[in-house]
Amino acid sequence: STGGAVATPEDHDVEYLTPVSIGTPEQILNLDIDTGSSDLWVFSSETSRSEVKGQTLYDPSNSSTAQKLEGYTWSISYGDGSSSAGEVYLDTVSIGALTVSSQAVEVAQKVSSEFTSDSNNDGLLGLGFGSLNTVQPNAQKTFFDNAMPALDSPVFTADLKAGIPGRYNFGYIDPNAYTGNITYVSVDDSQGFWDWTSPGYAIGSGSFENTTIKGIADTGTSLLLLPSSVVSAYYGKISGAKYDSTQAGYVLPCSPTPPDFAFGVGDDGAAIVLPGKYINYAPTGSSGTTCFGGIQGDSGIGFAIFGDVALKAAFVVFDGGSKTLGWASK
Ligand SMILES: CC(C)C[C@H](NC(=O)C[C@H](O)[C@H](CC1CCCCC1)NC(=O)CC[C@H](O)[C@H](Cc1ccccc1)NC(=O)OC(C)(C)C)C(=O)O
Repeated sequence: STGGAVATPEDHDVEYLTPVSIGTPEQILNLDIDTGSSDLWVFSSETSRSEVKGQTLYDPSNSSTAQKLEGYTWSISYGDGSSSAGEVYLDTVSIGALTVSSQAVEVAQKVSSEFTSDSNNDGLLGLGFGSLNTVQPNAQKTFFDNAMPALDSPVFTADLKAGIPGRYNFGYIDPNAYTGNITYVSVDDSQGFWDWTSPGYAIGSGSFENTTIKGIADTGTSLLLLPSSVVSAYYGKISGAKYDSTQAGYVLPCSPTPPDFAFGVGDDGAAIVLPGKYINYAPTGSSGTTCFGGIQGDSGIGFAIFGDVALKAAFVVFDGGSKTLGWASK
């Protein structure tokens, strides 16, 4: 089997939302597919009313296929400090033509203010490794883990785009979605992430800098978070760029367009090139002359994060069979 659905960007590509159908008859929610976590949780009829502002709610009592996992709970907190918690049902979940009949659907009873204010986001669908799932007393499998045995090929692909809808596909690699070759690299799943190592980077037309950058491919993180040495080398090339402590990040003049940024993939010279305009993440004020940088530091995290700013320049294969990542330009 195969499946897939569109991934529609919210403002500034801060996140991408994908329609997912849950239950019988189907209830369609727009979820943030997140390779940086492994819980499928949704706003629901059980979410406290004061914490719901516009989200679509999954109501298990309206689904003939919902089964409550009595005594099961979940509680999660993310890198940005947001959190949610609740109870667990099993129900039918589909992404396009791909259906998992008995998927753990974690219903939120409470969500933090960041989720309440993100009115188009009805929940998350985690595609990290199973070790990250927070359900107690027994961890639950991700949608991909449940679907994998039936997939034509044990893969899903991320084809996120700048400012326009892209796609997540399951079970196949669309040859029309990328250019050139796909370069596969090994993944270290010991921390539950799609964790890989880039051999280095290049700035604009400059020479390639060999320096290992170990980091995760994370569709749920908006920016590209890199070691401070790389970040200061990049912004050091841009007059007027500086670290702005009030914004808690590097800012730069929105024009002229900043230099491209390339990160290496594999050991035979392949690279993904981010057009400089991706580094103008968003204007910081009303004037529109200063932009918040799409590349920021990873200090305090312990690894780099190849988030949406990086992923939207690539076609990425998440291979659950060989536990590798495939990177291609597009
Ligand atoms: C629970 C663990 C097992 C796994 C857990 N994983 C993560 O925290 C990484 C994961 O990818 C999480 C998943 C996100 C949680 C918050 C909602 C959106 C998804 N990523 C994160 O926690 C990283 C947070 C994102 O980068 C936010 C997301 C966002 C979206 C919309 C509006 C505002 C903010 N962007 C964001 O802050 O963008 C700015 C900087 C431009 C404002 C961890 O490592 O702790």
